[in-house]
Amino acid sequence: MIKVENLTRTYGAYTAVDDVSFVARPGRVTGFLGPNGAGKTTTMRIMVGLSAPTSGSVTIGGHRYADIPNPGLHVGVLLDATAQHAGRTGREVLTLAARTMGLPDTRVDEMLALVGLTPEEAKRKVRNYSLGMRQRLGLANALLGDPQILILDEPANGLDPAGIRWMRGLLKSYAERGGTVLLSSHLLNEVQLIADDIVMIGRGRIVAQGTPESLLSRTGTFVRAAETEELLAALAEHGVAVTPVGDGHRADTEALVVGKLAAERQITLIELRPADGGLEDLFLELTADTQRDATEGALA
Ligand SMILES: Nc1ncnc2c1ncn2[C@@H]1O[C@H](COP(=O)(O)OP(=O)(O)OP(=O)(O)O)[C@@H](O)[C@H]1O
Repeated sequence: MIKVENLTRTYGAYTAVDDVSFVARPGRVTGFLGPNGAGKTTTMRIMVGLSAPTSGSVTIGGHRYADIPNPGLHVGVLLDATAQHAGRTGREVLTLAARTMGLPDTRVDEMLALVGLTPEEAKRKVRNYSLGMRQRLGLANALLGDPQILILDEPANGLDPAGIRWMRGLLKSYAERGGTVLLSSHLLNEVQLIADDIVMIGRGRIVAQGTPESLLSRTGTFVRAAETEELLAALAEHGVAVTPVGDGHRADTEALVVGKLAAERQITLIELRPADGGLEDLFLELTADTQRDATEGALA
């Protein structure tokens, strides 16, 4: 488990990370989601001891990262795929890391195969790698020591659609085997497809966290009934705010509440679903003052 407690990091007068607390649990993929400059990388750098917190703390499996002996065997880290030694080949990068961790060279071949880098590609210098290849190499490096915890900053960056799908499968099965995955992204769609838990950050502060379902319940419920007037009356009696949308209404509550009310009054529901926009609207709304660009419609 990764536990972040009241973490704050300031740079001069600027607060990059502001009293951030959350946990990433074993057996789950936790998506750390926020727009550019929200503080994701800063938080992750502090997690692995590359940067010091101004206040607060992070523990990984109950220990500070700096106190974990041979940390690569416990925590796999991919922070900046472009930071690998450009003059070494992919194989050399992994072989050096394996030897530092006391692992046999055979582990290198296993990892190259796992991330889909061919023997020929592994012989090329990293400076000639595409961004996607660097991400694959970074992931191989993170997985080398068979750690129980993975910390990955924007791991999908530079991967093609097939690569993104491949990585999703890899990380999901890693979590299903009991691993803890924390991955950051500024793309909601990417996180939504993989995360069991989502932590949303905007301008250094946590703006929402929970399962995708629990976050969705905050965005309201679209409902359409055969007996519209009866449904509106029932919702009004329960103090649920309602806005007309298209041929139905958006109720400011969970689908379960609307469904139960309708069942009690024997009202026939024709549609009951999360209100349009769902998580994307919530994300944009919650991080509105931190988005660089006015957003109209879909998030890229
Ligand atoms: N060493 C530093 N000195 C001054 N400001 C910094 C430093 N490192 C980060 N910051 C600032 O802290 C803020 C958070 O940056 P961070 O890299 O954590 O964001 P991010 O959420 O990872 O964004 P992105 O999605 O663009 O990678 C930014 O405004 C950044 O300019």
